[in-house]
Amino acid sequence: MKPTRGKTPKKTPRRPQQTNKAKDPVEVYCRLRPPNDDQTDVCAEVLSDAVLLLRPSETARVNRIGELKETQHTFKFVFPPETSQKTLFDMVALPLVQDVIQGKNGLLFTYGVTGSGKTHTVQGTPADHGLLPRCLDVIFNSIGELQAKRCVFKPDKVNGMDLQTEADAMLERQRKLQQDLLVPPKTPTTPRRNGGDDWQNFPYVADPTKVETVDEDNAYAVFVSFIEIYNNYIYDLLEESPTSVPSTPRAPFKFQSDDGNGIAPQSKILREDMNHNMYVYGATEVEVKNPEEACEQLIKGQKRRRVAHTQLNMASSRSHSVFLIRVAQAPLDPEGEEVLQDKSQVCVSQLALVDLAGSERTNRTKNTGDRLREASNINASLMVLRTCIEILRENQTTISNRIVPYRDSKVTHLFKNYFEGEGKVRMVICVNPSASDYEETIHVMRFAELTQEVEITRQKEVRFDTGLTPGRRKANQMYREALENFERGEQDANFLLPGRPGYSLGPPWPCLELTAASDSVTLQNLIQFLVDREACRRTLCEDLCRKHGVMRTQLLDLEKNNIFLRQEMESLQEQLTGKGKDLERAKKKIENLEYKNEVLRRTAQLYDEEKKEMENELKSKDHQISSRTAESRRLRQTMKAIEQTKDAKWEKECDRRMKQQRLELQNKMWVKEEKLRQLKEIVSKDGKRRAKSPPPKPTAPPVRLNHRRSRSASGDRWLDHKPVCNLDTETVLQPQLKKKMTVSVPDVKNIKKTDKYLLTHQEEDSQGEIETKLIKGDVFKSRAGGHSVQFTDIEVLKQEAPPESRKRSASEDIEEEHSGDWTDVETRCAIAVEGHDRRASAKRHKV
Ligand SMILES: Nc1ncnc2c1ncn2[C@@H]1O[C@H](COP(=O)(O)OP(=O)(O)OP(=O)(O)O)[C@@H](O)[C@H]1O
Repeated sequence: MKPTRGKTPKKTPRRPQQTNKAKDPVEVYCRLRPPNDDQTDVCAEVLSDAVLLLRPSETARVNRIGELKETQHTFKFVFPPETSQKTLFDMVALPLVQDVIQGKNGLLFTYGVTGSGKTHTVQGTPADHGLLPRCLDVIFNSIGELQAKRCVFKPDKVNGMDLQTEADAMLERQRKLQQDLLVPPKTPTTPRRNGGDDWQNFPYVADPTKVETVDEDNAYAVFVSFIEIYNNYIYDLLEESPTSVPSTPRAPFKFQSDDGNGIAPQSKILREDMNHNMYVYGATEVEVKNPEEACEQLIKGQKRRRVAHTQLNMASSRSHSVFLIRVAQAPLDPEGEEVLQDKSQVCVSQLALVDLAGSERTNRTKNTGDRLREASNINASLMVLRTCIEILRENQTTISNRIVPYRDSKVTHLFKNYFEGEGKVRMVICVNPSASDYEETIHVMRFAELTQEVEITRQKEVRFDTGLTPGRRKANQMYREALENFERGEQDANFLLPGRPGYSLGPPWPCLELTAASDSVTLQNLIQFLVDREACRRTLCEDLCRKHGVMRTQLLDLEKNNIFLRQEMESLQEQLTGKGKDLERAKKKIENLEYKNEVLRRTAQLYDEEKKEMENELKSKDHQISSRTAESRRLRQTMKAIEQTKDAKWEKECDRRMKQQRLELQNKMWVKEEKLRQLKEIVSKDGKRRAKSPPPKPTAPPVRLNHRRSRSASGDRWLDHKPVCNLDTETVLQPQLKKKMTVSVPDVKNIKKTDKYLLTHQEEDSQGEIETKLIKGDVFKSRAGGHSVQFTDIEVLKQEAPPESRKRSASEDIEEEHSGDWTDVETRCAIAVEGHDRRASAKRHKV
């Protein structure tokens, strides 16, 4: 069974590392082209070296598009219409050329509305070259003499550069020459744009500028490639036309190749090299040795580039073109003769000149068919560029880390590395001042201003650390000149540089011509000459051996010295690094300590403040305590005084009560004694009366029986409630209860066990007589489960001395009693059930 293949893991996007490297903003220049004619209504004006003024056109006003007031746009520099190509080049492209020679990358692109002069700016005219030919001029002016032999540097097809010896390079050159000779000469093609032939035939005026800061101990080589991005497909403009390549499905249409055959171009793909740089895989790279050769390639590619006639431009670019100049450099060997064969020492820098196709509105161009499709692809790719710039800016100015959609378009994908900090980026905004372009120009301005805010990490200058002596090339040249002079006999061998062979086998060959077979003189001379030469050769060999020995010894000494110095340097370097680290650590420690010190100082300050606050609080609390102590002392004294007053009052009250009780008791005693006395009197009187008269006939039954039997004689159980304070009146009218339970203080249990209730209540009347009330009631079970007493009857028993005037009946007494004391008795009865004892005794006291 076939094993199932796992899904290819998704590549995590590389994020640019946050470094502290210096950054430069993208420099944006603005070039205003001259109007088409004097009658053209213009909407743009140069206000100053850096400010461009845009005035809204009438159509914009009508359509209400863009700002409806004048707007000013600031750039690094604004070039007025009369600016020459040379001025523009010196300010915009020359620094990029200097960079590329010093091993740094650069990207220059033109941007603008269709017909605004982008191609004119990049290429120029045969009479007045644009930025691109001038870049090539300056590069070759600067490194022309320092170039390595052709084929010494050899592209490795994966965006890197291989090296080969001069001998191998010569062999390769010969191979190529042979191949070229085998290919039949091509038929010249019709020039398609910018008149390729015009360029070739026009007297060439090279830009004379030369970069001075070139490392002469390096050997250089220049490679060019030219591609176009058409409908988001990449095509190689320098590719040799294949004779039998089938049309690719991707190729949108066949274009006229330079050999006149209608052959479909093969689209290329983008790849990432080992250093994560994007490159067009399989794009032709041509090594050029002078500006003419480079321009030849430019013209060749330009002829193939897709251009078309539109309403707005006679020859409008229908694709984005990218001209890549790659400068390879590597150090010379110690003798300054050949390139050092060390691939790791090769530095390749790249200058990309991009002529973007112009943004265009279809309602203005009136394009249809292919042109319309091209226009929409152009606009889409420009839109991606804008989006990338916007997101880049957003990522740089805010904390957001959005993914920049470089891959959405081939243009942005190809130059992704530039925006991520692999080179300098410059942009030239081309502006057509024509008022009809206003609406699109205003969008271009906004994009340009946005681009200026994007920052690119500054690239470091490349320095080769070969350890070789500088000035090798010059020394070698001097040596060669000296050698030539010596060989010409104009200079003596002492002038030769040390370490270089300066031997000669003697004077040139004499004229030795054998005139006859017997010419022994000539032979003799020849033998002598050869012997001399042999002797000379031997001397030179010996000298050479000696010198070799000396040299070897010197070299060994030097090497030893060198090794020793190197070791010493390394140890010093280590020490230095260690010291540096120590210093760094100490610095950090000091910073930490300072910080801690500061923290402690602040803490101490806080504590001090807190301490002061607490002291204040303590003081106020002390004050409060002392005032409270004083207050409590005062209160205690007051309380004491009150207690004393109360005690005195209570003492007085007690005395008064005691007196009162004593008085009461005395009264009672007196009453009893009086009663006793009266009873004695009655008894003694009765004794006397019984003796004299017959006993009286009973006229009526005794009141007592009638009254008592009615209720008490039943079988009910009675609760006889007699408070302890009750006095035994010893009256004959006492209730007779068969079943009774006598209590001084009734409780619920007692009440539960009985059916009837009787309260015997005694009071002292105004005459000091004891009045006994018998209050009767029925005991009921309450609904709530308790017991209640319902009072049903009150009997009042009153003792008094028999009145002199009239004898009152008991019923009259009761009535009288009822009328006067009823309320009081009722209240008392109520209390009797719940807690008679206390209230009753209190009442008694009150009485
Ligand atoms: N600065 C200038 N001086 C003189 N002529 C100019 C200038 N700029 C542009 N032109 C002329 O304007 C015309 C259009 O220019 P060009 O083809 O360079 O525009 P473009 O922006 O490349 O257009 P497209 O995007 O359609 O390719 C050309 O004839 C060119 O010669």
